[in-house]
Amino acid sequence: MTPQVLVLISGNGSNLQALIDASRANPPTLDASIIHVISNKRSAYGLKRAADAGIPSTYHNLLAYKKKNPENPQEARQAYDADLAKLILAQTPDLVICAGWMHILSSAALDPLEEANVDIINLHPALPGQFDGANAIERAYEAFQRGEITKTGIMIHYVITAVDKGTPIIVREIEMIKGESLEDLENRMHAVEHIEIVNGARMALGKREKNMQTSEQ
Ligand SMILES: Nc1nc2c(c(=O)[nH]1)N[C@@H](CN(C=O)c1ccc(C(=O)N[C@@H](CCC(=O)O)C(=O)O)cc1)CN2
Ligand SMILES: NCC(=O)N[C@@H]1O[C@H](COP(=O)([O-])[O-])[C@@H](O)[C@H]1O
Repeated sequence: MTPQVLVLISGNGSNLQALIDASRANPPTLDASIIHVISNKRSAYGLKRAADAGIPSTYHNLLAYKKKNPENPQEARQAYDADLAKLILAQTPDLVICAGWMHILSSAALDPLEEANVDIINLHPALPGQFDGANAIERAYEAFQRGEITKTGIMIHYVITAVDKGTPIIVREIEMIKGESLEDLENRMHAVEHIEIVNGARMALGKREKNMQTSEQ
């Protein structure tokens, strides 16, 4: 059966589009079916990309949880994450890909996925341990201007509760260019992302298949 992939997004969805295009190429460069997209932002353009591709999507709204429990935002976030895991597992994916998903996932989201043996990977626009967290490209750009670094990169990694600390699957270094604008650096990095997110998905699915065959022996 063709592996089923669920993608988490928050914005433009250009990496989601790369996954859709790879899975629908003739012949496919990614042997998988993108079965569902979940966004934490109603305005995410990636939701339109999913609709245009005929892929079902869900807008999972954190604000509703915070309004229901204004006294305890931490509890609200836990409930949000627990329901996110239920939304994901209801689609029975083989792999979940964070493609610009801009929420830190707590154990309330990750533990049910682990228990269900569903792998989750993330695309992060920095080298391991370099600029963990949000706004990594801008932070790398500023560090380069200060003469602190000469290169940045992108990685595809497994997701654990420690943000951007999961085992890397792919790491690609990207040289920085003196005088280059932030926008030009971002464009160069996105071009690399669109290639490596497909390669990372393929590698994660391949590893999963191998592990399942080994456990069946
Ligand atoms: N538990 C994990 N959750 C997530 C990981 C991870 O490795 N472990 N990767 C991230 C993606 N990401 C970087 O790659 C990242 C995204 C967002 C943030 C962040 O600080 N988000 C803020 C809210 C930002 C917003 O809503 O605009 C937050 O969650 O409070 C850090 C890292 C996906 N999640
Ligand atoms: N920390 C996670 C993070 O910063 N992810 C970044 O969000 C962008 C999503 O673009 P897209 O919505 O066009 O795919 C990508 O640049 C990705 O590396």
